[in-house]
Amino acid sequence: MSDVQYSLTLEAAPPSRARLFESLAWWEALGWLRALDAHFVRFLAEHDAQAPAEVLLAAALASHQLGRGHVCLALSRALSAPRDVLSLPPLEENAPQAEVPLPEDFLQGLDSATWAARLAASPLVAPPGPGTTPLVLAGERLYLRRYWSAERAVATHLGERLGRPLPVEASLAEPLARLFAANAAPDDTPDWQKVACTLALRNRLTIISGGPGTGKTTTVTRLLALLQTQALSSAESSHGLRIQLAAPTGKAAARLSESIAGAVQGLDVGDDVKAALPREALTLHRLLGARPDTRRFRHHAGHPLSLDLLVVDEASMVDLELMAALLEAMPAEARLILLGDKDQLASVEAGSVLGDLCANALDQSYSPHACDVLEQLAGISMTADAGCSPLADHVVMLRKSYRFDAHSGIGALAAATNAGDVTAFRQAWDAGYADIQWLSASRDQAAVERAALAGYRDLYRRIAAGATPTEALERLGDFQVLCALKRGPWGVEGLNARIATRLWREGFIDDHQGWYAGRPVMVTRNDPQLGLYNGDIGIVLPDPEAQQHLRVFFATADGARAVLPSRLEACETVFAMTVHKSQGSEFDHVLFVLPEHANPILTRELVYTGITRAKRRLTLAGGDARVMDSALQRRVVRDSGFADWVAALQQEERS
Ligand SMILES: Nc1ncnc2c1ncn2[C@@H]1O[C@H](COP(=O)(O)OP(=O)(O)OP(=O)(O)O)[C@@H](O)[C@H]1O
Repeated sequence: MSDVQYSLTLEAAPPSRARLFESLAWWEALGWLRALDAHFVRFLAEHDAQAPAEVLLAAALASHQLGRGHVCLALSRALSAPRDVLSLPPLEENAPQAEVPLPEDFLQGLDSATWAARLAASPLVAPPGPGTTPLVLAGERLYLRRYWSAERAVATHLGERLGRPLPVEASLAEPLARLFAANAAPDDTPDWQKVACTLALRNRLTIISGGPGTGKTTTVTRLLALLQTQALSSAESSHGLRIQLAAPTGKAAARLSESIAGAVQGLDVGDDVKAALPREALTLHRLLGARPDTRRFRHHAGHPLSLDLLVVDEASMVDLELMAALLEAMPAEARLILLGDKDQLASVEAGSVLGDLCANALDQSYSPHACDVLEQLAGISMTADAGCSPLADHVVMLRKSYRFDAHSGIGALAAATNAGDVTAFRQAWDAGYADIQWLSASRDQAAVERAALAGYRDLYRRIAAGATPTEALERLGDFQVLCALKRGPWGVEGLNARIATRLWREGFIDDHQGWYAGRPVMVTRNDPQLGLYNGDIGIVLPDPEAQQHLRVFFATADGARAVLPSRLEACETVFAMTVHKSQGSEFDHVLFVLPEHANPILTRELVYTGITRAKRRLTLAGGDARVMDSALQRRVVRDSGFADWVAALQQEERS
């Protein structure tokens, strides 16, 4: 296709549909646009033979933006910085040499008001409200109807959970004090864990955000103990609360189960209360009842979940549609507690609900009623803000990491990254922390491969020595290579191939292509029939119970589970994985590989997420300091109307 010559006449006349379709074909063939996006536009064009090119282009771009995490197409942003906002051609790639038309060629001379007016006049587009048009235009945001509906559902359901504080029994003051006694802070800073727990006692919706090891699980476990204590002593419900734990991926659910079980053991409460606390988390898909071949879940508004309280961990990974499905299936009176890290990358799919909800979490102030409860129940004095947002009392940010102390380089790098503080980031490298290492890999791919091999050697020695699938799965968390990019020599695709080849050459694996023993894989699409979900990680090994035939083993609560390789329809090798895919997982040692040159894909959120996947040791392999400087200064922006809804809530009380 590259030798096809393309010429465009950029005269003032409206761009023709024919030219647009030619361009869409180019973009699709070059992998810039998903086939899905191009199909969608063809479908619209069939339904409206008169649809002007700029309407069809807007539809293609709205669909394309969904694939990049945006809920809608923001017309003015797209017009002001098309390359950055649309990533078409992809930001990861250098600008193409060929004379390929770009979206901006079609947008020249168009302003957002004119574009919006042409969209509004199209029968394919309707204003917000019930309807059947495939597209919805809200102000200057163009949505696919499905996503506009999801966004609206999330705002409506969350809105219904704000305010209306629940009664809190004064008798909880004593167990609350006991559970948090060891927290007594040496300085004047509030005990944010206790604040979170106390506010959650009165809320139907609570959002607890915090970085790694800030005690989200610890806090929520204490909260569950208090609520269960209250329920068990109540005359009306002596059977206690029906509590459910969930997380977006299997890996995250397994981690939550493990840490909750540990936290329950350490609770200073009676055995009856401990016995009434859950230990096992489900994936959200399993909780909601995912069904093969349909996006609809078994639980929905007409058949709600049977529970009184739901805790969702890793909520930053929950995309807009899943959040809408979850909120619709929640009984109106049940409590919902979302745990997550607002500073992490948002979900792979469209939306950034947790991040938007926590936009003001760092300097949150609380209502007079919430401050009264904090004072009376927890003995915590805070200055009330009568004009605070209705959302304020529902959001708490935990700030002290119990994992990364003052001697932790990982903690120092994570804090500097979050603050976008380039100087502090550099100082962390000069401070001599033992847990971080900079591998200056500029132009030295072999050094990165050697570091990867050193990290994986122990696992493959154990496998060679006959480790069981369960043992191998446990060791998978010891080391992981993470990449910022997918493509190129410093991306996942290149590194995966090179690491596999090296392991093969050194005799650690018998093959490096197809299905071979030792191949680590990640599931990339939900398969409810198999009980496997996007993000689940397994390893290929000979199955002692199937004449040593190769199987893919996945960790479950009951040990390793074997799956026939041929049944895995969508999976990829993960000696190296992208930071996006690593969300919800943590590893003892992470080798984080950055590209050689600055790249707009690199953002503060991506670097923070990559760094904080490491629990004990981080090796950063990267070009030069400038790559990091530009990354720390770039923030992720996700277009949606939800952030505006949150902002409007902030204004609501003040006006
Ligand atoms: N107030 C506290 N005092 C002492 N140790 C604490 C406190 N809170 C949490 N910890 C400890 O810090 C560690 C991390 O806590 P926890 O697992 O609750 O954090 P988290 O925010 O859920 O972590 P993750 O990022 O892994 O999800 C645990 O070992 C826990 O026991």
